[in-house]
Parts: sequence; C-alpha cells; structure tokens
Amino acid sequence: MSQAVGLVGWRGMVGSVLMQRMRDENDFSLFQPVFFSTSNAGGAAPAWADGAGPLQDAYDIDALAKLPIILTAQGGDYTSAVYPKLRAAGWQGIWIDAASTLRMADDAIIVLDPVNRPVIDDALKRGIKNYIGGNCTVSCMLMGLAGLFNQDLVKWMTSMTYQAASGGGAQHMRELLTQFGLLNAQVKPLLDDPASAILDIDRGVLKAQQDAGLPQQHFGVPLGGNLIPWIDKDLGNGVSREEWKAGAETNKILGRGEAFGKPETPIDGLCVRIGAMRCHSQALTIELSKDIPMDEVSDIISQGSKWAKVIPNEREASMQQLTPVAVTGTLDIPVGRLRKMSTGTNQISAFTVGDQLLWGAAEPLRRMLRITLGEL
Ligand SMILES: NC(=O)C1=CN([C@@H]2O[C@H](COP(=O)(O)OP(=O)(O)OC[C@H]3O[C@@H](n4cnc5c(N)ncnc54)[C@H](OP(=O)(O)O)[C@@H]3O)[C@@H](O)[C@H]2O)C=CC1
Ligand SMILES: N[C@@H](CC(=O)OP(=O)(O)O)C(=O)O
Repeated sequence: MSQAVGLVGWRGMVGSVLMQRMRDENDFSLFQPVFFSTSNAGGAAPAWADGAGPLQDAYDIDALAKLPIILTAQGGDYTSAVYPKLRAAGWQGIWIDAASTLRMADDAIIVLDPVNRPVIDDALKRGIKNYIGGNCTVSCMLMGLAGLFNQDLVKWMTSMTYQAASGGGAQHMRELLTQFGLLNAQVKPLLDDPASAILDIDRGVLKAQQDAGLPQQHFGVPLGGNLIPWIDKDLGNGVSREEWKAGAETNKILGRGEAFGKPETPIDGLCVRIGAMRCHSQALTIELSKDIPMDEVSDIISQGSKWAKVIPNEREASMQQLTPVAVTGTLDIPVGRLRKMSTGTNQISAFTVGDQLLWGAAEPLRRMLRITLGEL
C-alpha cells in the first residue's frame, strides 16, 4: 500500500490551490491522504477524495505522529502550536510547510527545487526532516532569475516589489474588491455622465477613500486606488520583515552564507502592496559580476528554468505579457524590461511577475512531496 500523508490546511486559500494542482498532476495516486481540520474534526473529507476517512483533529498529536509525512498550509500559528509538540513526542517524520515559522531554522531547508534541488537532495541524505516553502516574492523572483544566480552572475541586486492583495490572505482580497466597489458607487452618477468634470469625480473618490467608514480592517488603510509601502512587521531598523526576507531567504535557498561556507549575495529593496489580486511583480536592478551582452543575458534567463519566459523589451509585448492579468493562474514566470542601465556597464534592469499562490506558495510544496515520495 502507498504511504500515508497527513494534509493540514487543505481548504484555505493556499491549500485549495495546492489541492487543485495535486489533482491536476494526479499526485493523489501516489499516496494515501489523511485530511485534518482545526475546526471540523469528524467531518467529511473533501468529496473529490475517494475513499478518504473522516477529518481528523489537527491538534491531536497522537494522530499526527502516526504519519510518516505531514504537509501543512494551515499557517504560522498552527505550526508554532503543533510542530514543537510533535517533535517532543519523538515524531521522526518529514514536515512540509507553507508557513514562514521554521524557514530560517538550522534544521530546515527552504524548498524551490527547480533552483535548489542539490541543496534539497543533500539535506535528504543528511537526514534533515523539515522542508519549508519560501516567501512568495523570493520564490517567484528566483524562478525567473535562476539562470543568472546559478551561474554566479549576480554581484548584488535590488528588488522593488508590487505585491498583490492575496499575500495578506483571502479576507484581504475581499476587502480590496469591496473598496473598489464602494469607490465606484460613490461617483457612479458622475461617471455615467460624459459631461461631468473629472476633478469632481476625483474629489468624490478621495472623499470615499478618506471616509473612516470604508472597510479597511485587514489592510489598515485603503488599498483601492492607493498603495501601501510597508509589508509585514517593522524590524525597528527601517527595514520591513518582507524586505529582510529577500536577502536572507534567497541566500539560504541558494546555499550561500556562513552556514554553507560561501559568500552571500547582497539583496535589498522596498516592498510595496498594490491593488493587484494574486500576482506579485518586482522591478529589479542587477549588478552583474561581469559585462555580458543582453542577448546572452536573455538566453541565460530563459535556460534557467522551463518556466522562465523572456519577454522582449518592447512596449506591446510588455503590456500584453508582463502583467498580473496575463500571468494569474499560470506557472509561467515572465521576465522582461531587460536592458542595460545608464548607471553602470554591468547594471541591468529586469521586471518579473509570478502567481504568488502557485510558485509563491503551493507548487514548491507539491513538488517537495513528490521528491519525498521518490517521484520527482
Ligand atoms: N496567503 C499567501 O499568499 C501565502 C500564504 N502562505 C502561508 O500559507 C499559510 C496559509 O495561508 P492562507 O491559505 O492564505 O490561509 P487561509 O486563512 O485561507 O486558510 C487557513 C485555514 O483557515 C481555516 N478556515 C477558516 N475559515 C475558512 C473558510 N471560510 N475557508 C477556508 N478556510 C477556512 C482553514 O482551516 P480548517 O479547515 O482547519 O478550519 C484553513 O486551512 C500561512 O502560513 C501563510 O503564511 C505562504 C505563502 C503565500
Ligand atoms: N508576506 C507575503 C505573503 C506571505 O505569506 O509571506 P510569508 O510566507 O513569507 O509569510 C505578502 O504579504 O505578500
């Protein structure tokens, strides 16, 4: 009989995308799923999971400890509450997790196998048991630029991000759309009248945005028609936690830094929330370690992974193919706006877009499960 795998967090936003990908790729033929719930133990497993037993209690350490592999997309609070107890109970299984809680732990690997398969394989050989999905912005960026990083061509990089509402969670996406709807409703009669003055419309929108009654409990301020230049916690040194992850996680994924005996690649930037739905975009400035012609840079990027797609640095191609709307729901990571910058011969620009629920969350976990099962 195939191995049993415990699935926690399967009905959340990340979990739903993960389940759909696993069904699309016929992954459920490879193992016996055991579904857990934090809120509905004893309830029915999802209707599409033929033969799965009732939902088990996701806080039941004994039930979890029976399984050789647990995959969770339940969230950081769940990981903090359950993971230490499970290990303290002597559980020796493989823990695959979407949450950031364990990412930087010495005994955890950040998984992004098209980029760091050797790091993962080495860890499996060494008996490492914790495999954690990376930050969405970092994973999407690396899936686009793997070619440059793996050939050691990035001397340093800045990443200025345009992050979608979904990064906050499902409620944030709903809040954004509610705000857009209310802003539109506020000025609809004026919008419907071609003779109305645009400055009256603008004033009406601003009034609605500044109205304390506009729903904003999740973002804290309006995001519709606005942006928020801070994501995640304030580290107290002028850096947001999301910005810190860019350097810390990228280097760990690539196996660089003190722990690996290799110099780190400096990476820094500003992270900004915008009103896109579920694709994170990033404008990158890259100092290459040597002067390379742009056609070679393009070849290296497109050969870096089968998902990286170089978009010609032209207006029409950029507008049609290098946007969240073009990329949502696909595994493609387009990389465009590639050109030499006027600031230095070795400096180039790039712009990349990725679905933060696919490569940014679900896909690396799905693939790690397959690797663990010896199927990738
Ligand atoms: N959001 C993102 O973009 C990313 C998130 N992650 C990580 O993934 C983890 C989960 O995030 P996310 O999927 O956004 O979290 P969700 O809030 O969508 O889901 C988490 C859990 O909430 C419970 N839940 C309660 N009400 C509902 C409902 N109406 N519909 C569905 N689920 C419900 C479910 O648990 P139960 O079934 O037990 O009740 C579910 O598993 C977090 O650790 C996050 O850091 C990682 C990368 C990106
Ligand atoms: N912080 C990301 C989403 C996320 O869940 O990141 P992490 O997995 O690193 O906590 C965003 O807001 O866009």
